[in-house]
Amino acid sequence: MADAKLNVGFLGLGIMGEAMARNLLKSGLFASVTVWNRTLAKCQTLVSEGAKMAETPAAVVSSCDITFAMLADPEAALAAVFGDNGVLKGISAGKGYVDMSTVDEATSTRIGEAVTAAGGRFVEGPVSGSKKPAIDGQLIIMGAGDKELYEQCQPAFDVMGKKSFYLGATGAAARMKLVVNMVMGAMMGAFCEGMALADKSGLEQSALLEILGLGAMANPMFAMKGPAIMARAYPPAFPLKHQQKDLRLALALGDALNQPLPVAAAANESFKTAKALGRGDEDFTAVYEATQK
Ligand SMILES: NC(=O)C1=CN([C@@H]2O[C@H](COP(=O)(O)OP(=O)(O)OC[C@H]3O[C@@H](n4cnc5c(N)ncnc54)[C@H](OP(=O)(O)O)[C@@H]3O)[C@@H](O)[C@H]2O)C=CC1
Ligand SMILES: O=CCCC(=O)O
Repeated sequence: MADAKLNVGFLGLGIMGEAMARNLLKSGLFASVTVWNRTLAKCQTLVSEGAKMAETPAAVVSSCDITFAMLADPEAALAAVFGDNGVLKGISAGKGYVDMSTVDEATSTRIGEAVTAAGGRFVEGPVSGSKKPAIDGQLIIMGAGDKELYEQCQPAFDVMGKKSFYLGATGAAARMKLVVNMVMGAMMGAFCEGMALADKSGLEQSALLEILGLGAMANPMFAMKGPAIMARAYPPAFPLKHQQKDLRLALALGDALNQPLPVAAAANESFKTAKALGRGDEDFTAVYEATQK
């Protein structure tokens, strides 16, 4: 990819997409980086840094060799592809489409089949790592689908992430990402309950954090998010509405496979409660507020 100086596109400039597209732009590996966002005004910052802008997903795809997407949820991913002036209107033989959004397997498969039927190539590439890893180019990328396209994207993945995994046929990366985020949501739910119980029982939350941090449960997420919970301030890195979407999709996967997931189901209820409290656009740490009702 790097040698040929391809033209690449990027759809979706939210918390993650803007940082990822910026890293592609800054790398200098590509002849051009063309961006699109549903709210077009959000393209302006990257345009001022050297990106091109297109007014529709179709216009991005038709002017690029490979287009990446980082969109909110299945509805957004499908709208960008199947909507008026969507990706399908710009796809032609050999073009690559790489959807890095966190979606379920059925959504990814539907997109992959449509792109392939139009002569294009498809990879799903959801990521672990949040706002800061996206800015730092330190994401963990889970890839599946067209192996040749995955390999062609390796220089781009190396710019956006610290490690990428090829997991097999389309659907495998979508499933892996949902499993990973199901574990994360359950961990965050349990952590917030522990913080709430510590507080209510007269213990210092800072002491709980330190004790957890010294033992076998030490992990970067508790260390990083604990102080925000203590301050009850939740500027979004990973919006709570997206964590709840991931739990919902993971539970649907469990239902389809008859896999009991009682812990994740309980965590999902806490995230639903926090969302109903109006915390959906805050960081997923705001699930702590569900413990304070
Ligand atoms: N934030 C994080 O830490 C991580 C997020 N993810 C996943 O990455 C994806 C993006 O997350 P993030 O950047 O945080 O989300 P944001 O909410 O910040 O951005 C969402 C993006 O999707 C666009 N969008 C929403 N609905 C539609 C629609 N119907 N049609 C077209 N575009 C739409 C938004 O456009 P507009 O600006 O117009 O609203 C925006 O560009 C999600 O799938 C999320 O689960 C994965 C790893 C980490
Ligand atoms: O999907 C979001 C994941 C956030 C993270 O991995 O820290």
